[in-house]
Parts: sequence; structure tokens; C-alpha cells
Amino acid sequence: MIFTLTLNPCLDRYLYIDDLIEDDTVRVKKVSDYPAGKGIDVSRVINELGGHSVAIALLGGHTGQIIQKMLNEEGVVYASVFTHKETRVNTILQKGNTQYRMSLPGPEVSDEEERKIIKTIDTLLRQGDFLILSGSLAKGIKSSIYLEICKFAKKRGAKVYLDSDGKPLMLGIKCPPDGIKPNLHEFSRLYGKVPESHEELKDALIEVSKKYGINEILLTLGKDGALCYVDNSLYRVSVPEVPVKSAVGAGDSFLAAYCMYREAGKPIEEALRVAGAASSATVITPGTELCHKKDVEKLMKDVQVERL
Ligand SMILES: O=P(O)(O)OC[C@@]1(O)O[C@H](CO)[C@@H](O)[C@@H]1O
Repeated sequence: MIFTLTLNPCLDRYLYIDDLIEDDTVRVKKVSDYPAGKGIDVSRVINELGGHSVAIALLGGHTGQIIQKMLNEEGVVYASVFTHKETRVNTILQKGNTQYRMSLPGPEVSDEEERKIIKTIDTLLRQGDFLILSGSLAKGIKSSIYLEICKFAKKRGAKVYLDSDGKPLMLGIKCPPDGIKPNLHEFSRLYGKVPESHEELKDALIEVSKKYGINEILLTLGKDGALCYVDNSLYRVSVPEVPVKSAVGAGDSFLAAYCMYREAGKPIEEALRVAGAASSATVITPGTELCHKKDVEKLMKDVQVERL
């Protein structure tokens, strides 16, 4: 089974506007809401592709109830620890193809709520399961939480993937997780500088993998696809040029499809191909609707996976 963990979920609210003018009223043409947060996005993509996962999340208040309702409607299985504090609403201003993404800090989480989440994972996780730890941490959650969860999950024999940033990522990789899915900014912070060429990027991937003992690094590069280092081999994933509707969640879609295929025992190349197709399919879909299975199937033939 695949479990995703979202410690700072959100409702992604898109406000479609024609103009953003200083000191003037901005008339919103359309509003669209989606249940989100990186782990929830991963579970929604797995569900859309016909796979199985449980989204473990800390949800709260009216927004938390809305998210639960939306997940129920989509048929996404979740295990939530429910609090009275409002889950955040992340606002995305969409002006044509331009997005302004406002990410909120999230509510204060108590030690007791943190313990309940850990107990939920402890109750559900079995040997051979995949655990995907995704996103930022709500206020009050200690930055070593991913490190702690990773340690006990690995002791239990689960595979752990980490997709975060800043201190939670820097501490979490010390476990180390089996895999990480950084973008170029996050990866550069791990490496210590921005790689200046493609050659340096390849060397950097190997260096980071060896330094921290991370077996799978899935570096997503937006329209340039991905560069991945898995089981001591480098892979380039090239994606087709597609019309961009919203790139929000493209990285989550990559990780979702990859983990779904790996958990099902599929070869690395196949998992990377579907991952590339899922991220492209998300880019052509508006809002945080994420991908549609039919688009993923259609785009598969246009994704190239090359072992370097
Ligand atoms: O603030 P975090 O937890 O880092 O990321 C939250 C978020 O930006 O990530 C998803 C896209 O990856 C969005 O659905 C959501 O709004």
C-alpha cells in the first residue's frame, strides 16, 4: 500500500482575473477550489490513475471538512486527524497564463495532534509499504518530524520518499529516505550551489546520492522533464512541449505515478515514463485539478526515457 502524509494541507483557491491593478478593485471572474497540499495531490493522482493509496492528513475546521467532502467525491481514501483549527487556503491569482501563488503558513499544531498523526502512521504502516512525506510543515510541528517518521518507517521495512524544502528536508535526508523529489531550487540548496552546466548537474546528482546515501533522486526540471539517479544509474526524462494551463502539482504528479508503478513492481524506465506523462498531463489541466488518466495514456508515447 502507498501512504502519503500531508502535515500542512490546504484548499487551493484559484481566482481568475483579467488584470491586477494597484489601488484598484480587482473583479474576480471565476473561483475554483481544489483539495490540496503535496501529499494529498499525490494521492489524488494515484486515485485518478487507478491505483490505491491512503492520504494521511491533519485537517481542521470548516476548510478541513470541505477538503474531506471533496476527497470523498473523488473517491480518495484518507485517514485524517481532525482539529478545530482552520486548514489554510492557498490562493492562486490566475491572470491569463500567469500565476501568483500565495502560500499560507498553516495553523498552529499542538504536540498532542502531532502525536496522533504519528500514531496513525504507526497503526497503518506495514513492511513493504511506500510512505511519501510531502510538503511544508504547519506551525508548531518540529522540523525534525520527517527525520523521526523516516527512521521508524524504515525500521518497519517501508520505503520512504521525501519531498520537502528547507530545514525539514535537510534534517529528513539524514535518515536517509529511499528517495527524494526536489526541483532545481531545492536540489541546489542540498548540493550547496546552483550547478552551472548539464554535466555538473549529473555529477551533482551522483555526489548528493553518495553523500547522503539516497538511492533515488528524482530531480524534476519543469519543461525540461527530469534528471533522475536511481539504483546507481542516471536517466534523462524528456517531456513533450505542451500548452501550459497550470503547472501546480506537476512535481507531485511525477512522484505519484513513479511510486505507483514502482510499488507495483514495474521497471524503472516504465515508472519514469508514466511519471513524465503524468506531470505533462497536469500542466495541460487547469487549476489543481491535476491530471486526467486519458491524457497520461496519450502523452506516454511522447515521453523519452534515456539511460545515460
Ligand atoms: O506549502 P507547501 O506545503 O510546500 O505546498 C503547498 C502547495 O503549494 O503544493 C501543491 C503543489 O505542489 C499545491 O497544491 C499547494 O498549494
